[in-house]
Amino acid sequence: MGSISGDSSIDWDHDSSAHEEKIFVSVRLRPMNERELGRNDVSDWECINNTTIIFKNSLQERSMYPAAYTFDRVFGSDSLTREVYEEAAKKIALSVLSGMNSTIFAYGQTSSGKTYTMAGITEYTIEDIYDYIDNHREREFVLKFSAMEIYNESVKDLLSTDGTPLRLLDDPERGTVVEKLTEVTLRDLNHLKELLSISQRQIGETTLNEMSSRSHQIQRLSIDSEACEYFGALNSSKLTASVNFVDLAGSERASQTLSAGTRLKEGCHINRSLLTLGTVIRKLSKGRNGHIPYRDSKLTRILQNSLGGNAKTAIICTMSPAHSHVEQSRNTLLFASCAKQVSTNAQVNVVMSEKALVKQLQKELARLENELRNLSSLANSCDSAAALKEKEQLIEKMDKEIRELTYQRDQAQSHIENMLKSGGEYQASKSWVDMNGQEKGSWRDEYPASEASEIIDPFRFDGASITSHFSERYEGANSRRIEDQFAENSEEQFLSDETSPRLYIDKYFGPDPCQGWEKIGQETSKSLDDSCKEVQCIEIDFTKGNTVSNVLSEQDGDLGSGKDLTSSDTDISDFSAKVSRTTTLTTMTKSLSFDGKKEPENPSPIAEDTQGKISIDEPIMSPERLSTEDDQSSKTSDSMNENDHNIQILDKDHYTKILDKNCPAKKQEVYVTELSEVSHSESVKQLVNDVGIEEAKTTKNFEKNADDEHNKSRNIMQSPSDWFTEFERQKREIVVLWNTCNTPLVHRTYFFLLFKGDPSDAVYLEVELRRLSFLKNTIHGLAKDDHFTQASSTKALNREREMLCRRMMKKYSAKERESLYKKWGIGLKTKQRRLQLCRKLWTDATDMEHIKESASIVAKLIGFKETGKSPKEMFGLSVSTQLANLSSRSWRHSLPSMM
Ligand SMILES: Nc1ncnc2c1ncn2[C@@H]1O[C@H](COP(=O)(O)OP(=O)(O)OP(=O)(O)O)[C@@H](O)[C@H]1O
Repeated sequence: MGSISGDSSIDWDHDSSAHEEKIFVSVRLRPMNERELGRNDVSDWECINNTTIIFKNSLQERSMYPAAYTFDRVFGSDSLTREVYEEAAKKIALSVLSGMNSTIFAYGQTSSGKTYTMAGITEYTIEDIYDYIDNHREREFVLKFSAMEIYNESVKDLLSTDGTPLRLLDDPERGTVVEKLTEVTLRDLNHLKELLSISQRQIGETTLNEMSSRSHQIQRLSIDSEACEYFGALNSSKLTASVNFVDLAGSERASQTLSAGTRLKEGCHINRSLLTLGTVIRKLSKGRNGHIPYRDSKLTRILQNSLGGNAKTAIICTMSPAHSHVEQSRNTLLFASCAKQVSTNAQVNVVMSEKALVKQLQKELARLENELRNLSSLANSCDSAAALKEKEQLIEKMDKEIRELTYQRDQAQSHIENMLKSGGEYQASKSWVDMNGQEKGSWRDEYPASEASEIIDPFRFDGASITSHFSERYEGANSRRIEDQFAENSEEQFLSDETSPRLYIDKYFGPDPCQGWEKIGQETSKSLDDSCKEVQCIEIDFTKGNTVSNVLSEQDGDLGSGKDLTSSDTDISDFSAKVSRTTTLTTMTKSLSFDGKKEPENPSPIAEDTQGKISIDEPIMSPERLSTEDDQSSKTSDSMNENDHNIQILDKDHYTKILDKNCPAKKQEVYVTELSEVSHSESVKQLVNDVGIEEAKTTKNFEKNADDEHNKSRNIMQSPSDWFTEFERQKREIVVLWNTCNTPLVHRTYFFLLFKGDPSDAVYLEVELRRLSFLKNTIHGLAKDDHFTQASSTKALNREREMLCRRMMKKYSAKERESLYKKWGIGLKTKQRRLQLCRKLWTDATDMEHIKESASIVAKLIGFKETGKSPKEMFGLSVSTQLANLSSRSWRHSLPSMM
């Protein structure tokens, strides 16, 4: 038994589109039967290959008819029915399993072997079908069998004992339907075989066939299949199709069959139906144009779907090779040839079962619900998209704000850096003129941190705090490193470096008058950081030689050699002269002799030597000298105790006396004229131009304020008699600024004691006033930042007061302290009386008596008096250095006021 060649032959994907294909036509020759052999009939036909059959006898006949016929397959007399099945029927027959209708015809003359062949093909097919079903348990198959015959143009149900002819009905979908045809659902193969055995049609004995079929028999096996539920719903649709096994009655010649009566009648019907079939085939072979006589016979009407319809069709034409049947054989071959031209359009018949329909509807519902959810999700995503867009806009807005704030921060930082740079240029000129008049680069670039201290100017003290503050906040590590190293090293250098100006002080002025101060600095190095720095930065640039005198030397050209002050002993006097000259130039009031001659009658503390240089005869306006020269000086300090006699403030009369004494009116006029010339000299102008517009801008406020003050001062000081008034005004202003700037008390005391009313003090006043004005402006600019002044300087001040407090016990006796407590309104029994006192020092800038007493106390506490030197003497050179350290820039700042 053959088997279906796997699933390859079955396409479960239900391509329902029609596939046009030709009817498969094959020819089978039966062997010569005994009767034929007995009359020595010859075989006219021979299958020369699988597709070609030739007529091989009479030459005459050969000339009238085709000698060879080609079909899809030809089978010789020795062929087996299985072979015919396998090669000419199986594929088409088993199409029923894939939902396509199919029909296997057996066409041929009577006794040619139609029934013989079809019986075998039906058997093989049903066996293969059941074999296939057995191998495909995933689907459920329902097989139904029906059988009918068309006998004398009547349709009879072969499975019914009732011989009532069946009507043919026309169904719009199914075509011609045999009404009430018995259709038996098969249990199994044997059941089918049983039915096949009983569904026998009318037979009759003819001269050609003892069991001649006198009717057309149609056995129909219908197969419905669908996928089993437990295998899922992949193939939930139901396939329904049927395979028709059609065993036609044999065409016959009445003469040959010698039929008469019933047989003749049967023969007539047979022939008529076969004629119609032939006509249908012929017409179909020529195309579908014109009328197709399906309805001319019940056979063609029932088999309409198989004749050019939607069923796969195979026609097996059987023929006897005997020469005696040559005419019938030719007719068969003619029919076969026509049938070979007919096409059918088979298609898969898919029937939706209710269950499948429900399933499909459920599936469709699920799909629609899914789409609905997708739409809902899409709608939600739209909401999300809107929210996302909103957030993106917010982020963009925030980014914009960040950029704006960053810009503002950078601007602020740039502003601060400019301020610091400006301050730094006051500390150390960005571009200064060296001893040879050559411009040098930035001190930050030129000098390592250890050397940087050498070029720090008087502004270094407070400027250092500011710089440190902002370096910490805004500048990079390198800047902090430099600042920190500077802060750490500078004091140490100041105290121990052999280049310290103190060495020169020792050399030229005897024992270091700052020993006490140095000692204090060593003892309270931490608490006095700020104080030490201030003093340090005053003195430290002394060694640099980058002094105002040098600058003046370069500008003036006739004031000194410009040599390094450390080079020779004579240089110090030269330096001092320059200091005096500088002072004079600045204040325009100093009594000097510019004619190169001494004026013995008016011994001045500053005189020009024989080489035209100016030397210092004695310390300028030392307190001792002041006190001996003018008793009024001591009288002005009546509020001080006896140890404070050297802390005196000169009054106007005292100043006037000194000025008149040292600087006659004529000399003053000469000097003013010379000053004017100097101020307008080309070198000075060039120096002014060197300032640059941008640099001028960065210090615009400072310049404006300072210059305003200076102009005011200059105007007032056009008359020497007004100098003292201006001096006092500036001094009071400085005192107020000290408070504003939280200047360390030591610094205040030092400078306050420095101001003695000598005209040379004017330069100190100016320096300090400018410095404070700068600091005030700077602090004012920083006040909005983080209350720098309160946060930083106030703390330093408190530390300084605590330091001073600790020295109270050592410097003041119990009696003296008690006296101070009473004077300062501090209860004798209150706690921390010393600290209370120190906290009151320098607090009332409007009360000059308070200031004087504060200065006196601080001076005593830090040992100013113990050196035996006056503060001015002690710091005279330092202050000169302070002037000297006025960078070209700071010097230039003073120029506009002189031009
Ligand atoms: N290929 C064959 N090999 C051997 N015997 C065959 C072959 N074909 C037919 N026969 C025999 O020939 C005889 C006639 O065959 P069969 O009845 O099948 O012819 P038929 O075409 O059906 O005739 P009818 O149209 O009259 O019914 C049978 O005895 C059958 O066994």
